[in-house]
Parts: sequence; C-alpha cells; structure tokens
Amino acid sequence: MDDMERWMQRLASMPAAFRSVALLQLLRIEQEGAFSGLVGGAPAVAQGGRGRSGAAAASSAATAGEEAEDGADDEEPGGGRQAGPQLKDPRDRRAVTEIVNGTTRWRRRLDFTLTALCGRPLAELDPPLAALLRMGLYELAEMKTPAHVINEYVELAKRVMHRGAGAVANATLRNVVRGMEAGTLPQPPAPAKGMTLVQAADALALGASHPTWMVQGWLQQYGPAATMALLQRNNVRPSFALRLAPGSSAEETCQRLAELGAKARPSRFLPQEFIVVEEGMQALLASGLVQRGEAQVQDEAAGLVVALLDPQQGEHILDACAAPGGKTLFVAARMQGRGSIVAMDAASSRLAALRETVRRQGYSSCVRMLARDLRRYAREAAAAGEAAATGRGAAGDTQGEAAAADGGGEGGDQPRAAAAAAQRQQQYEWRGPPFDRVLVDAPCSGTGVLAKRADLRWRRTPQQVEQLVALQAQLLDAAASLVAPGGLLVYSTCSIERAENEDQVAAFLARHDGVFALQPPPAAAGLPADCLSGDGCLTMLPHVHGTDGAFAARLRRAG
Ligand SMILES: C[S@@+](CC[C@H](N)C(=O)[O-])C[C@H]1O[C@@H](n2cnc3c(N)ncnc32)[C@H](O)[C@@H]1O
Repeated sequence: MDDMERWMQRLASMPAAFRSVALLQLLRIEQEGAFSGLVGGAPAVAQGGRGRSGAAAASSAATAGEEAEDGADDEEPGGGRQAGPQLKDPRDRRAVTEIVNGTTRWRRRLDFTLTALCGRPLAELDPPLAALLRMGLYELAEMKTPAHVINEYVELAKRVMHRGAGAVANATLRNVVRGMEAGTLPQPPAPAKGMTLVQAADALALGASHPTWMVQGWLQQYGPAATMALLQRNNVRPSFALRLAPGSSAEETCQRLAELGAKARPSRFLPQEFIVVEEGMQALLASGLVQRGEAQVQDEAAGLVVALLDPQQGEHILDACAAPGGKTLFVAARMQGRGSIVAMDAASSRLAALRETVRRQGYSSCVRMLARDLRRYAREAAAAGEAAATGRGAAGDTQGEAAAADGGGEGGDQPRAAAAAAQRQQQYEWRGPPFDRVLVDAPCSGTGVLAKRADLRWRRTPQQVEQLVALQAQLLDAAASLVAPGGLLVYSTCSIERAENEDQVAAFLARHDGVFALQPPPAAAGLPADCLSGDGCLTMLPHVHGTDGAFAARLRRAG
C-alpha cells in the first residue's frame, strides 16, 4: 500500500465529519479524476476580500464520475455518491459542497497565496497537507470561519499524516490569519498596460484562478472585456435549469416550487418547457419532482440545441453521441414519442442508464439504444450500401441494426426477445441509415460549463483540445454519410472555443462543398434572435446569456 492509499484509507475510516469528508473528496478528485457535480460559491479572494457568508450553495455534496473525453452536459447536482463516510446533516453536506467546490475552483489562486506564506511550492508538499492548507485558507479567507478552525486543521493533519504536518498546517494558517488582519495577504499582479498578451493572460488567469492558456485563447477570441466577464461568471455559483415533462405548466410549477421554498422562473429562451431555479435546488430535489419524472435537470443551452434540430413527428432521427441522454429525451418529447430515434454512443455503460429512463418516461417504442462508435457504424453502413448495389451480401448488418441492437434486458430468452423485436418492428419502421436528421453532440473541451464543473479547467490541456478537434471532424464526416438527401445534420458542443465550433464547421463545409450548406433555423423553431449568430448558428455564452456555453450549427444536405 502506498502513502496515498494509506492516507485515503485513514480518512475513509474516520467518523464522518465535514472537513475529513471534504479532504477525502479533494484527494479523490486529484488522484482518481472523480469529479463533483457540486454547486459552489464566489469567494472573496477574487473580489477584493468581500466574502460571502459560509452559508453554502444549495446542493448536495454528492460526487459523480465523469469520463475524461466527454464534454460536460446536463450535469445533475446530487448524482451518484461515493463510498466513504456519509454525512447525515444537510448543513454538513452543504459545507462539503462549498469547501470542495471552492477549493477546486480557486486552486491556482489559493496556491499562489500559500506558496508565498509557506515559502515553497505546494507541489513539494504531500498531497493531503497541500489540500488541507487550501481548505484552511478557503475557510478562513472566503467563508470567514473564525480563526479557531485552525485547531481542527492541525488535528486533521496529525491524524491523517503525522505531527510534522500538523506543525506546518499550524504555522501556515496562522500566517494567513495574521496576513488577513494586517491586510498583507499576497495579491497577484493585476494586468497592466504594456503587458504582452501572454503576460496579461497570465495575470488575469492567476487572479481569476484559470489556466493561462485558456485565458490567452479567450483574450484573442473575445477580447479583454468579454474575457473578464466570462472569468467572473465561471467563478460564481451557477443556477440550474429544469426541463418539465410534456404537459406541465412552467408558471404552475414555479408556484408549486415557491411553496416548497425554492425560487424558480420560466426560462427566457424556452418558456414553455424549461424553468430556471434561482434558489432552493436542495428543497426542489428533496421534493421528489425530479425522481417522479415531472422534471429533469437540463441546461437551457442544451434545450436550445434540440430546438435548433427541430425534430418533427414521424421522422427517423440519429442522436449519434447520445449518452447520458438529456437531448435524446427532449427530442422524444418534442416528437411526442412518434417517430424513431436511434440513440448511439461509443460508451455502452453510459447508455445503460438512458435505457432505464427511456422506459420510465414511456418512450421505449420510440427510442432504440445502440452502443457503437459512430465512425465504425458509418463505415459499415457504407460497406452495406456498396454490397447492396453490387448484389453481394453486406459485411455488417447496419440496416435494421437499431432494432436488433437493443436487447433492453430481454437477453437469455431468445425466441421471446425475437418475437418482441418483430412486434416492435411492425409498429415502427426500425431501420438504419439514411436518417432525416442527425445530431452530433460531440465530445468537447466543455469550456462552456466551467461554472458547473469546478475541476474541468485543471483537467483540460491544449493538446486535448487539438485531439478533440480531430475527433470531432471524424465524427462529423461519419455522420454526414448517414444523412438522407435533403436531410439535416446538427453539430453541437458545450465548448466556447472557436476551433471546436466555427472553425470546425467551416472546415467541414470546405470538405463537403456543394453537398452540405449552413442553414439558419426556420422561424417556426422559435429560437430567440439573441441566441443566434449572423449565419444562424446557436451561440450561447455564459457571460452573455447566463446559461451554459454551447454552440450548434444546422447543416442541410443537398436534396
Ligand atoms: C457531450 S457528450 C453527449 C451528451 C448527450 N448528447 C446528452 O445530451 O446527454 C459526448 C458523447 O460522445 C460519446 N462519444 C465519444 N466518441 C464517440 C464515438 N466515436 N462514437 C459515438 N459516440 C462517441 C461519448 O461517450 C459521450 O457520451
């Protein structure tokens, strides 16, 4: 057993207390990439020392795993829980949320202060000690917890590690308190005239606790004023939106939520179908509204992607990167369950949960799950098409595959399963390509959702963005071959990077010149004008629209 395992085991076996639980979560995020769909707060370090109170954001302290390559979409606060000490008191769970989220989001800025105070880079300290110091600084400076909390951190350091760690925690955190009292806590340099782009990006990035490369890209793409607004937006507690089940009234739901102590309003962008919860998410989750299927957590920007797709009843639709399935379900709702949707994803484990939700929401006869790499599926479809044209048998069985692929828990009893599949096939014409509409909600950097994904800014690298751009191009080309003549291809991301959005679409159009063309949405799709760019692409920016960032383009195939 290595040191890290030992420290984590000690923490996991301690009686549940919110600081030890928070420390364990922070170590898991660092070690295992386990991420938190946590709702956090805006700390005062970045606001000239004006702290919010310790009353933490309304959310659970649950953590949810996330696959590294995915763009972040439709994050559900209060997702899966991890093994380890469980806290019963909601106030303790909120404190964990606040500390883990804030410490993760503000890590770079906290490290700057702590490095100056303890005289060496935090990377040289053992991970639990570094995490404890960040937590301590965050509590003292941002949550305004009184100085006696230092004793808690010293004891925790001794129990998890050794006496020496306790001594470092004591000395450093007492320096923090002295610095706060004297107004001498180290401040990062402000951006100034005459700085190069990289220097300005570095100063801004340090002050707002983001990676420099990200900020540099935004300065070039959006300019200084918008970049500063975006940085600020990424560091405040995000609001969450809910998509209501078909038939529910947004106004009535908001009234019901007010009675439960939550504050909600109909969405400005999709007022019939979405509401925005401004306060009381915890009360809302506790009310069972989501569990009963009356609403589901989904950002308005994700909803607008489906509005741009504008699915029609009776159509045959491919949702090519479907998991976890938020958009698939909205497409099914918009089609009132009439038509056929193939929900494909390369990650079969992520499709499993969607299958269950599809069943619960009554869309089983309309949605089929298909665990498949889109690129392979398109290759097989092309081979099958060629074989059909030359009269030879096809290598793969893409035609009709959607019906066959969805075992849906019927495995084992083959004759019954076959009969059920045949019956379904009679009811709906399950088939493979071509599709009337194809949605490629591509894996992306997720830079549009940094407010909700506190750790994402630290996990992304410029190299990853390059790899994602290459993958997105492959997925787009694969999807293009599956669109029926005259059909529609919608490409979307939850990134705000030009390389993944506008440039990606421009390169696609150049490769498919004369076959695909950009097409603005029809007025009947009901997209507000301020969500669309000049060429009709959906362009949602967190600091402009107050939603997740998202991009989507409608690409019409020639008839
Ligand atoms: C941004 S997420 C999709 C979110 C989803 N549309 C929703 O609204 O819930 C991107 C998805 O693409 C999937 N993916 C990545 N590479 C793929 C491939 N080659 N073929 C199909 N799906 C892929 C990932 O597994 C991931 O689930």
